[in-house]
Amino acid sequence: MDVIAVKGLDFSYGNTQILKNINFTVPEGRFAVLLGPNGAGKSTLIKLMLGELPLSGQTGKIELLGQEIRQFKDWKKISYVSQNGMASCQNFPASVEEFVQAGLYTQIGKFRFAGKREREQVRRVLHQVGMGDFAKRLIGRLSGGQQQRVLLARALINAPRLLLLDEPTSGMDEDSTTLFYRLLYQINREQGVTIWIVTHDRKRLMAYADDIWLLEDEKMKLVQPGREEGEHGNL
Ligand SMILES: Nc1ncnc2c1ncn2[C@@H]1O[C@H](COP(=O)(O)OP(=O)(O)OP(=O)(O)O)[C@@H](O)[C@H]1O
Repeated sequence: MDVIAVKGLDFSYGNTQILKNINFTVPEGRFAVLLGPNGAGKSTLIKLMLGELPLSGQTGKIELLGQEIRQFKDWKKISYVSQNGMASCQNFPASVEEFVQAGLYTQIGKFRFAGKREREQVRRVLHQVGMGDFAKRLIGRLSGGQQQRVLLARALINAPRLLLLDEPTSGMDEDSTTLFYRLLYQINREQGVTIWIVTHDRKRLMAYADDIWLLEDEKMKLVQPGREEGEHGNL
């Protein structure tokens, strides 16, 4: 099954065309990377996939998990990690576990407190991203790399089938970046979560990616078609 299917997609901001007849698919379980020069439209494409920008008229279509995005309702199955996603939360007086738990609110309802099961889910995802010991820390007191791992934990709390990431390691040092990519790879290979990541970091992500796409001059090209299991070497 294709988790993402984009067919004949055009998009313009006013009179400026950004995307022209974009076609691509991402089958379930792939680790797919999107490269492209600054201003090529990579973030725009992600916003369209998240329904944050309207698709108007006859502009092609986007399907997620086999459903046209205009009718899509399964948003809990899609998670998103943005670049410096906690920049606006630096003075937010929430602990790491409270922040991750907030990702569950759609599930537990506004007026229900998290019970044992929900707290266990939070503990599990924090442990998974190596932030188990930081549960009680204020999110504003973490390093940039730690904050992005907490965002990743929150993105995982509802067990998504697709994880969209927009330059999630920007500003991180080498070690934090490598750790972050390894986590993504683990999530992809062990839990089967499909990954679609926008990045400029082609060199390092090549080792993890199945498919590498390039968005350039309004068009999408597959520059490294899918590799098979066992071709990734030692990560
Ligand atoms: N809301 C907007 N209104 C008008 N133009 C916009 C808007 N958002 C982005 N653009 C323009 O659309 C083009 C594509 O932007 P986008 O952010 O999607 O590119 P990108 O490939 O993600 O770039 P980068 O690698 O620099 O993040 C750019 O020329 C940008 O200036």
